[in-house]
Amino acid sequence: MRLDIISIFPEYFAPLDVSLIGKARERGTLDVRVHQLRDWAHDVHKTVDDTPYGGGPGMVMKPEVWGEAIDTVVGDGSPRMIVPTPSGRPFTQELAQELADEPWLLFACGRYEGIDSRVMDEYATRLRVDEVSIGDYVLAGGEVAVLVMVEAIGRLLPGVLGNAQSAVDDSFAPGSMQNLVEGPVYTKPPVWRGHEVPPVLLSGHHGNVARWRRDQAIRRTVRNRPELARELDPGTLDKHDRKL
Ligand SMILES: NCc1ccc(-c2ccccc2)nc1
Repeated sequence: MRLDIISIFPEYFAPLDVSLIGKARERGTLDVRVHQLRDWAHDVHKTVDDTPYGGGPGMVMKPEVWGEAIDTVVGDGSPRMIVPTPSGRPFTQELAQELADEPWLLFACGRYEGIDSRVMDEYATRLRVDEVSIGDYVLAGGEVAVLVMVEAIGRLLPGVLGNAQSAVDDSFAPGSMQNLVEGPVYTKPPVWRGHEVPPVLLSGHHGNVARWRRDQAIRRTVRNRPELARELDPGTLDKHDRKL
């Protein structure tokens, strides 16, 4: 997969040189290219923003600069364009999987009050353009959201996760734990500062372990994510105290 990222803060993406993503880049599984938007601003100050039409606070990113940048990066290709915004469609595990199947993604990182809307309109005429939100809070720009999405997408690519960490058991991946949050996890020692590991996990009885883990995941989902718990099959909750 090829990933292009355009931003006025390319240094935000240094973390993509390390860990899972860094190794995937070394292996050639991922081809990540980060671009400095200001390279396409031609005035002496390399201006990328201006005051908003209609008035109001803050600044808006100029369409001309973004147009030249995206034209250069895209050429005659057709990447899927992702624009992180507070007002976008929710980023979910399902969307992460959908994007992990794409051969080429282009992330446009806005700053200030955002990118002139005509940029998304212009490229929607020839590319798939998605405005995507990673949550209902406002950041100072799209860069951190891109880091979140690249990690969630990258770990789903073949060969990125070692055998030890399978994405299959993810709480939101298809399967028996789908739509449940993760339950508690434990490792050695069996007793730590008087806290014992739940005995079932030391029993070696895989069926009981699986049932206990699902039960714990359901309890935690009901407690922490009631909106997810309401979506679970009624049978899932029949033996769990809905109020917990
Ligand atoms: N969904 C989180 C999110 C994503 C992007 C932005 C953002 C803020 C300023 C300018 C451009 C994008 N804020 C929040």
